[in-house]
Amino acid sequence: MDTLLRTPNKLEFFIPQFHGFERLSPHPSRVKLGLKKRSIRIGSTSTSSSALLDLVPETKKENLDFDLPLYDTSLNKVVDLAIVGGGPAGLAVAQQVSEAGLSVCSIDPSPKLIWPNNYGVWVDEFEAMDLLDCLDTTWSGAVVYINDGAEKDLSRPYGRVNRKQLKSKMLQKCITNGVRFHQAKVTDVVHEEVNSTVVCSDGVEIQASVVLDATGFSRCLVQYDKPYNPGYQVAYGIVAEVDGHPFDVDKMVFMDWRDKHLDAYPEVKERNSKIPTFLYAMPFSSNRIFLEETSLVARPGLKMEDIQERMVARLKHLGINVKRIEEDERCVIPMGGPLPVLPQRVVGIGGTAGMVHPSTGYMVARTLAAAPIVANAIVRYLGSTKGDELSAEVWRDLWPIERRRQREFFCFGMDILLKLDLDATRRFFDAFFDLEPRYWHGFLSSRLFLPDLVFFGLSLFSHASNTSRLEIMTKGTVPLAKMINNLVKDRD
Ligand SMILES: CC(C)=CCC/C(C)=C/C=C/C(C)=C/C=C/C(C)=C/C=C/C=C(C)/C=C/C=C(C)/C=C/C=C(\C)CCC=C(C)C
Repeated sequence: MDTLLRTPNKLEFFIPQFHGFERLSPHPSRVKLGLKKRSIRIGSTSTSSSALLDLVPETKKENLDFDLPLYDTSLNKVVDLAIVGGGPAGLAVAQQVSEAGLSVCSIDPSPKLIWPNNYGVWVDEFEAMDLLDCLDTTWSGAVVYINDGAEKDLSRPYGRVNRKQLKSKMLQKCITNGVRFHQAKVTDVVHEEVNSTVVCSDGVEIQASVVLDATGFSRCLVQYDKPYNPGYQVAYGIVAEVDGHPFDVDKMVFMDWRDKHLDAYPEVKERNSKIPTFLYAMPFSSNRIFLEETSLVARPGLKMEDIQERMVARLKHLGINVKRIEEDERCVIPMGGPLPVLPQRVVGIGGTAGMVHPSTGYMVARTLAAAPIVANAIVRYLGSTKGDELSAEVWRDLWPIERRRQREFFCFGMDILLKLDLDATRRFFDAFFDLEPRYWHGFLSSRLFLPDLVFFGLSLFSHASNTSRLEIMTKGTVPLAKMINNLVKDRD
């Protein structure tokens, strides 16, 4: 992770390791903005929001206390695998490929830095990967507020990822397996028939049989050949010490679509009714809570100031008085859009490989689950093939036809979400969370494939109110035709 000055007033942007390390694209990934105190006005009415943002602390960069074995540049050794980006995806692959006895070099500008951002996952997803010890808080269920007086209890346990523990665990395993680390950015990659050379910002060149791009949305090595037109999830969040809050500490708040807090601010209310935001909250105790105002998906993405404005009004309405902010985060997540060129010489995983769930913006669990697929493919094919052929095999395993079809459906879902205003969104999620758990769990955790997704779609349709059905039909016809067209074109 590296610091990058971009904006005229020299605000410090730095890209989370998990998502990237190179130059920010015009639409960066989950980008965290360092200390910035900004006065927010709600509509024409000034509020105490500037006071809230004044509580944002200086950004702390916390490093793990590890002695990382470094790649010896003097040896000029060709490694089996060079991984660019030391986020969860990169480290998970590093760990698993090195376990099989292959030589791995992990390249990242800040290899010891603890990943920023508060990631939430469904507990069953982490349980399936034997990662329960990497959750620091769990809730027995979640709640969705559709509107005042209409809420859904979701009896599916949820957890917050313990970033420090997850990274420590992975780094420890990498070290034990002999992974070497090189602290730098990557600026280029040059391919020859058999090997590739990764060029680093410090002038070091590392030769490898396979290069894996795990840099998130910066997409610096993986190539795309279609226009990039994603939707954007935008969120502003704080971990805060508060006087109190109205939420049950046994449940996380998955989505709160209520908008009473905007009654006094007609302008903001009007904007919210067209492109709505919801509150996502993880209450750790009665006086410590993570609060994140989130735009699920919009194109173009909502402005961060707009989101903060809505959040401040919401907290005020909920009577949440923030005493101290431990950390804040600003997230911009591209969703959907085209897949990278398949196949291509550099292999990818995570955001760079199109693995964000296009309908939800979630990625951590899906990426971690894909790491063994990529690792196994590299280990399996390295003995028998090389160069372009080897990379093609890895891409095939990462994006088999059924996963590509699944993603098409998720993009279809995103295209509908993009067109829903607040009322339609409420009706849509009212039906969605009434589905049988296997459907909504499976949809959110990418466990449903095309045949099941058709039944899922029909079931959603049958649970929807008449108004919502009409909305799905009118707003979904063009995206449905687009999906069918893409499915027909993409046949293996
Ligand atoms: C970084 C951090 C920390 C953060 C970030 C931010 C946040 C907080 C975020 C959050 C998020 C969330 C919570 C999300 C969630 C999401 C969801 C729930 C989603 C869902 C979605 C769904 C969908 C899209 C669905 C779809 C469906 C459909 C498309 C259907 C259709 C149907 C029809 C058309 C009928 C017929 C059918 C057939 C196809 C057959």
